[in-house]
Amino acid sequence: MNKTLVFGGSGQLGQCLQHVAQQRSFTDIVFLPEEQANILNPDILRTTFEQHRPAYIINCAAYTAVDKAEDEVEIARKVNRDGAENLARLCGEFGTTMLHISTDFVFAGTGNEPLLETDETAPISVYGLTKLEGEQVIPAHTERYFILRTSWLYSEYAGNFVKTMLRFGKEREEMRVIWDQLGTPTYAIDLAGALLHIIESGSTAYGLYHYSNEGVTSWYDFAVAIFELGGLTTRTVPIRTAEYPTKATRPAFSVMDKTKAKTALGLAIPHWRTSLVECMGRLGE
Ligand SMILES: NC(=O)C1=CN([C@@H]2O[C@H](COP(=O)(O)OP(=O)(O)OC[C@H]3O[C@@H](n4cnc5c(N)ncnc54)[C@H](OP(=O)(O)O)[C@@H]3O)[C@@H](O)[C@H]2O)C=CC1
Ligand SMILES: Cc1cn([C@H]2C[C@H](O)[C@@H](COP(=O)(O)OP(=O)(O)O[C@H]3O[C@@H](C)C(=O)[C@@H](O)[C@H]3O)O2)c(=O)[nH]c1=O
Repeated sequence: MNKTLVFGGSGQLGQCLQHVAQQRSFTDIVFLPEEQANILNPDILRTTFEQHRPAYIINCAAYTAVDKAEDEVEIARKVNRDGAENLARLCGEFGTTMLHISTDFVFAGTGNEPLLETDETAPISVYGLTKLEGEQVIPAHTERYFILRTSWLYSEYAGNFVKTMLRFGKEREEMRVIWDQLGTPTYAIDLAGALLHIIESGSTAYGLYHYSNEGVTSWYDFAVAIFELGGLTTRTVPIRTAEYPTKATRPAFSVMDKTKAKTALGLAIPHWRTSLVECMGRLGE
């Protein structure tokens, strides 16, 4: 009844979904093999929709290399905008509800108040821009969509900031980490749970939502917590963004207000540190 297809199932969030679906005995979910899941191939996608006739799809597929995207605009746009549009078009045609993931990087990050879904977007990177374009093409094809903007995803799966810090922390005596970019980490396991909750609840409160863990931190404070919980004595030096040049510019402030997700979708959201403790426990197992 809730047959769900997952695109991008081998990425970080996709793997978290596999884990959570198994834990919850959510069995009516298909993690498509790569040859049936290329979101850039409309013919393959149509065959996949015809074969499965899904009630829901979850699009975890994306181009997520933030710095590389500055040089690979075309491919980033293809995956993040055109891929989302290909899926949305089929969702409209097949009456499928689309769950799609976007990012805090759609914001410029120049403010200092928690960002609402209605706040102005103004991406400052190619990744952020192409993700915003992806958000914007979906409503043209279907009314049945949930777009969840999330931020600073990490988990025990794939590559992410937590795993990078643990690796470098073991190899190096000192880490220099930016403290003037503020946001909220999100345990991808929590996000996966939220996505399945939306499906299980049968919600029709379609629309755009913010979803991260609760609280606010900087990358520096996040790194300090990771080292502390990981039992590492790595010296952590707070630096400014200017002291850590990167190809893409990141928002200085991208803390999102989750009131809408909590009230309209009934989501219970853990504090970032609580979830980090959980993830570190699993990484240590
Ligand atoms: N990671 C983060 O910090 C954040 C991520 N997000 C968003 O969350 C979502 C999930 O991110 P995350 O799991 O971390 O990302 P990953 O990069 O770990 O996973 C993305 C997946 O998409 C797949 N993919 C790329 N191109 C295509 C394609 N044409 N067709 C099908 N699959 C494709 C990739 O496959 P392959 O590896 O083979 O290319 C990969 O498995 C994305 O929408 C991302 O923008 C939002 C905020 C923060
Ligand atoms: C490795 C490292 C990073 N940093 C900084 C750089 C950057 O500002 C921040 C995070 O760096 P990363 O490259 O790990 O993460 P980054 O790719 O910027 O993460 C982003 O990914 C995309 C997909 C999103 O949608 C965003 O929400 C966000 O999670 O930490 C340091 O200051 N010192 C370090 O040693």
